[in-house]
Amino acid sequence: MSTSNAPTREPGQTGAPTPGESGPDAVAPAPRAGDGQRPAEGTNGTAPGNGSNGSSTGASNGTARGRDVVTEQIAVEQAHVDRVMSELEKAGRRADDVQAEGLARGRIVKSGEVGYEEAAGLFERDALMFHAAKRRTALDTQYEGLVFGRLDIDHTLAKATGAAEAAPTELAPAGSPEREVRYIGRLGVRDDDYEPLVIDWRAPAASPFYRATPTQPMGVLRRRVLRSKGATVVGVEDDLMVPEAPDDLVVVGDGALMAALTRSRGERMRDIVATIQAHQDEAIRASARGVTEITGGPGTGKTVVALHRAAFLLYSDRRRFESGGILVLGPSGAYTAYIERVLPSLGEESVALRALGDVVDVMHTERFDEPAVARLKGSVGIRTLLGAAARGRVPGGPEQLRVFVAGRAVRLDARALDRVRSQVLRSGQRNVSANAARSALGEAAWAQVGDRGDRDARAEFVDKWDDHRDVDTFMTEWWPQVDPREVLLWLADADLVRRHARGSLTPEDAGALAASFALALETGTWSVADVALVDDLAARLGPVQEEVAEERGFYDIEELDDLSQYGVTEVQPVRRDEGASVRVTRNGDPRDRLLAGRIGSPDEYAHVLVDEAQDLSPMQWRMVARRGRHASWTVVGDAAQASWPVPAEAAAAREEAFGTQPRQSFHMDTNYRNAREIFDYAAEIVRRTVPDADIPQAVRETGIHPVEAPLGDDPVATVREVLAELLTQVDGSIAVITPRRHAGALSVLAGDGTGDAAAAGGEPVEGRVQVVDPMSTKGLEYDATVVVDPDEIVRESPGGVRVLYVALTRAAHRMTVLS
Ligand SMILES: Nc1ncnc2c1ncn2[C@@H]1O[C@H](COP(=O)(O)OP(=O)(O)OP(=O)(O)O)[C@@H](O)[C@H]1O
Repeated sequence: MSTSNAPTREPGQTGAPTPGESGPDAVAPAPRAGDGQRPAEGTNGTAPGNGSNGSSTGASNGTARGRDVVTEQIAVEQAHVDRVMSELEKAGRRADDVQAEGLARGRIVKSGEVGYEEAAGLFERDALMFHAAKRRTALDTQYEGLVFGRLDIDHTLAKATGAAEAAPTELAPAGSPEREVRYIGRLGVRDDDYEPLVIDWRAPAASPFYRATPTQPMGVLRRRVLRSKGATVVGVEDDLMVPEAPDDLVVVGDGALMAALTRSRGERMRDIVATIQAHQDEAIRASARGVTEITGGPGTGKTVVALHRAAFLLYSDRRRFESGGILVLGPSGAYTAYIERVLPSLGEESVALRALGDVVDVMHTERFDEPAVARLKGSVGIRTLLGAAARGRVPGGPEQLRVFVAGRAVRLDARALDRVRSQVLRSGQRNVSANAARSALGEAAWAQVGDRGDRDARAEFVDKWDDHRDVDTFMTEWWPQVDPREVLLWLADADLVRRHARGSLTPEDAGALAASFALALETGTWSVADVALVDDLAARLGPVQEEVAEERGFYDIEELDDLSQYGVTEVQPVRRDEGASVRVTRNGDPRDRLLAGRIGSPDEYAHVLVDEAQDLSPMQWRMVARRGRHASWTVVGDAAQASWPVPAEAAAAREEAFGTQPRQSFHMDTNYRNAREIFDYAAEIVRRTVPDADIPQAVRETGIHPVEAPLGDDPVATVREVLAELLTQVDGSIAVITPRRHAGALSVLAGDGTGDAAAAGGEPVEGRVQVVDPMSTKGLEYDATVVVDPDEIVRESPGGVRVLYVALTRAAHRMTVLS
């Protein structure tokens, strides 16, 4: 039995047991020093066993003896961490030597060139250690401890409880071969004898750390979470998996999960590798095949679980996922900035993070259209317009061809040219069909001027046609390489939109669309919805043939020079700054900003992870599908938070993206983010409009209810006053979530709190106050929020009350709603 009077807890008390196992987690121990949450923020929930266990003392208010025991236990763990660090250092030096030697040999072999073959020939262990050593510094200095977990295992227990039976009466004594200690960390480390010092959290041997429960202990007696700053252990938190701890095992702490949840939120999401819950672990380690769907309400850990899943996939099949690539797609740049540290903290750097406004290379935008326009652009109905524009005439291009070839006068009018264009585009993409178009035009010309049966004359005509300079000149204007973004800009012309839409749009909608493209031309910025349209057009037009265009341009100039010797008075050079060939970028010009860079073929990935999937429009699903044609998928979402208003149409596009791949789904039903008081407030509001919303159970109770107050006549003064108080109440980030109507005025408040107290975990939060629109808060969270003018948020948002629901579920600890 535990001989210590250190704080002890009942078996399996994790702070937040898996729902359904020990009931929802109405667990809220008192905040503890170093948790970052100020004592005034105190939680008032009761932990099962915390207090019900007569011997419990609690680490923060424990006796001197209790503190001694914690200190002793920390020292024990520190000794192991020190050993790991010194092993890594040794390995690092050794790996550097081997690498240097390998490179040197490579140089000799490759006569002057740096070759990596020798380095790649490191035998496996050294290669592993090499990478481990390289990653160590980053993991150790930037994140929370390389080694974060320890399992004390009794293999007799594992054998006896294979069928979930009660623990055997006799546990193996300390030091017996049945007993094993396993350390779990962000990566695996072995000693000189190849014995594991730390097991990578993703390895099968680490799985009991996440899966063991008192009813299925999987051989685990005690699970311990180590809390560290860099390489220094600063705390331990234990969970006991058997009714009573063996004599040699001390059990301390209040539960790692609660400690993690009550901490302040910084600017970046943290990994949860030390406190992954069993139901989350199932989703993380689920098969890589097919489509994995993760659903659940706000704050249920869907995003963080999906990111750990990405790290797990890289670990389990590195060859496939590192070379094939993993794409993580989120709603906004703010979101990608928020999550960008999670994967590196798990030792993974090779994942592509993109926001919906950044999916097409060279386009980067955060601007949203008005809801009505966004809806037009997101719906597949827009494809009629895009198809017609992609197949249509190039505005400003020649309307007839007049040319003298092989002694014959050719004259093709607009209708003849249209016929040829349609015929060619029926079987090929525009940008790769210039040669086919020229030949088809030659056929049409011959049909007009030649004798059908005269094969020789035809051959001569075709020969001349193929080399004819006037035909060259005509082709550059009639069939230029077309950048998909230019096609979209053609649509700033409302008449053209109406003509191409062929009744698929009302005149008002056509006008609104054209106006949105005119706005792009005026501001030099695309909207997020435009990106999917450009991608659709790019697929229709085919890749711009840059090299060919440049080469031809070069010859064009030579030939034009030549021509001038023959008395040609006027030449029409290719418009180089507008055409697809050499683009001159003048930063000040909005049009040039819109067309900067060159769009290539879409990158394809082996795995695509889509977060906030409920927000993707059908056109965005099609865009993402082009990147995942051979991919497996992880798709994360919550319908009740949707901003896309026509879910059925999006569902169809999404099904098309997934094809017939097998599906598996996981549902998360515990809210780890919001204090229960805050979440109840939000849930009550969403239920009124969305009765079938997926409502999770909030795990933490604080006793602090959201505050409602009037916005008043001077919103800036009101919000400033609220902020002044919140800045003293929470340590981390604060967001003022405002509809557009007040955004301009309130923006003066952004950055307040600069240089203020550091957020917990020692992370400074630069300018703690952000002023954000509701859509940009998707996927994010803050210590506190001020939600401004909720009615207006509902009115202005494409998703109405669902977007308000997003705004109301961003705060971890405190929320003020100003109506
Ligand atoms: N096992 C865990 N241990 C510690 N923290 C956790 C755990 N699971 C989730 N969290 C925390 O809960 C918060 C919410 O997680 P996350 O943002 O992934 O939720 P979500 O379901 O994607 O939310 P939303 O749908 O509202 O965007 C984060 O701070 C996350 O770190």
